[in-house]
Amino acid sequence: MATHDLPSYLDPNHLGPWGTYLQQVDRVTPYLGPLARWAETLKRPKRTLIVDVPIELDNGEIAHFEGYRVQHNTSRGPGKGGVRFHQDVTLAEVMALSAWMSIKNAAINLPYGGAKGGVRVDPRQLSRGELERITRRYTSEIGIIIGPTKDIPAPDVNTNAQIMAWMMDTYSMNEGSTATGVVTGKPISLGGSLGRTEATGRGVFVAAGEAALRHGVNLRGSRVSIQGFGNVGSTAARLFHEAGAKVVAVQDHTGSIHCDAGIDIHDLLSHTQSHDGVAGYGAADAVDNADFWRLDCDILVPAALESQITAANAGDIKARIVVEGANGPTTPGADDILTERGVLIVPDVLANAGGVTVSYFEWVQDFSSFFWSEDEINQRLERIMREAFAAVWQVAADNKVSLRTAAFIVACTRILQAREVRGLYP
Ligand SMILES: NC(=O)C1=CN([C@@H]2O[C@H](COP(=O)(O)OP(=O)(O)OC[C@H]3O[C@@H](n4cnc5c(N)ncnc54)[C@H](OP(=O)(O)O)[C@@H]3O)[C@@H](O)[C@H]2O)C=CC1
Ligand SMILES: O=C(O)CCC(=O)C(=O)O
Repeated sequence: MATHDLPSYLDPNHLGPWGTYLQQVDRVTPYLGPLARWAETLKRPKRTLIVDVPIELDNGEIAHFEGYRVQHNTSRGPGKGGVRFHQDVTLAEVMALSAWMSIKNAAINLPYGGAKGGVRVDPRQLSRGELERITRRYTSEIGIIIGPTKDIPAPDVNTNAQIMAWMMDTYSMNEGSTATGVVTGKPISLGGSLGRTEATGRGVFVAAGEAALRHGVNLRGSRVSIQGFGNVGSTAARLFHEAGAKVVAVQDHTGSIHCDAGIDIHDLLSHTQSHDGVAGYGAADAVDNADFWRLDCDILVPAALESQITAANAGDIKARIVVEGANGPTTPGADDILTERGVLIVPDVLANAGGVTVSYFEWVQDFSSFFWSEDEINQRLERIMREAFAAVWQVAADNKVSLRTAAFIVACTRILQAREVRGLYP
């Protein structure tokens, strides 16, 4: 397996996720009052680590992969954010994802800063043994900056509870004591929290309900399109389906499917368990990936990767509400086009905050060695999501800005107040 080509962020013409994030900060700065003098802090990650991850492949070859851990801001608490395994991951992408974690954790008022990690590898090309070796080597390499009170990784794209278990075990072996609090999203047998796997999708569903209520859309009977049928997209799809909404279209890496009468999500889940993805599902029509964005729906949930809704397809979108399950799915240009057309966008830093919220519950449970019931977790999660949504909605109304700028006003104010009161060490 060859090491991958140079990442596209080295091309100065490429407006990637980090460029998107910088524009979002520029848009909020006029609303920060005297705190604006600290705004440059938000444009620089506090700590950036690039690591070489060499492993021996099953065929005896030695392969090298590039890994990253970025701690964007720790003014309000330890770094917190997931780890992504993907062939296209770049340092600039992880910088943006870590920055969105700072904003998200502050917007929802969790006592964390923001961090994110990644390894530039296609996990589908690896055996289970190779995946474990990459995970363990990566964890050892970033072990110098993570820890239960320093920076706490969690799952993201192509990582899951098993990978968190290997990370926890490697960190603990290196430290010489069991440290369950070093990662969240662990298996339940290892101090994981009930409800964490579904938490992000559940939070997306709750945020969609709050938006629908305020934007004149009746969730029951509404038509929903979802891009991404992984952890976030499939859970959200199931909850929409169970609440009486019609999931009319789903897209994943294998293709796009559409059924005007609504897709039976339980049936689709059975299909994806025995196939590569949604492609080939018999009870819906295959549609072209580009046409997915033009399909008629009330609510659109991008739940795959960044920069999927761009100036090129934003004009075609029929939805009245976009609920960002993914991080950074909408470019600033697309944001403007949708907003001008009256489409309500529930931004990622609010809509997908359910995952890190239950990660926080897991971290608290691990520290106290006292575990809550799934009902308690879901109730607390739903309350936090609803209260955060209402607070951001109010700030948007008061300042006549989008929900994204409002979420950034709430978050950046909290982060920069903490920075200011802590002061700078001379
Ligand atoms: N997991 C979590 O708790 C959280 C995740 N998020 C964000 O949600 C998004 C999805 O994450 P998650 O569900 O965990 O990841 P998964 O790896 O579980 O799923 C990713 C999904 O996206 C699909 N996908 C990937 N590339 C494309 C593409 N080019 N076109 C269409 N679909 C594509 C994948 O399809 P296929 O399987 O066919 O490759 C898969 O269905 C990410 O942006 C992540 O950062 C945000 C908050 C928390
Ligand atoms: O659960 C966590 O700590 C982080 C989840 C995450 O990576 C995200 O919200 O994007």
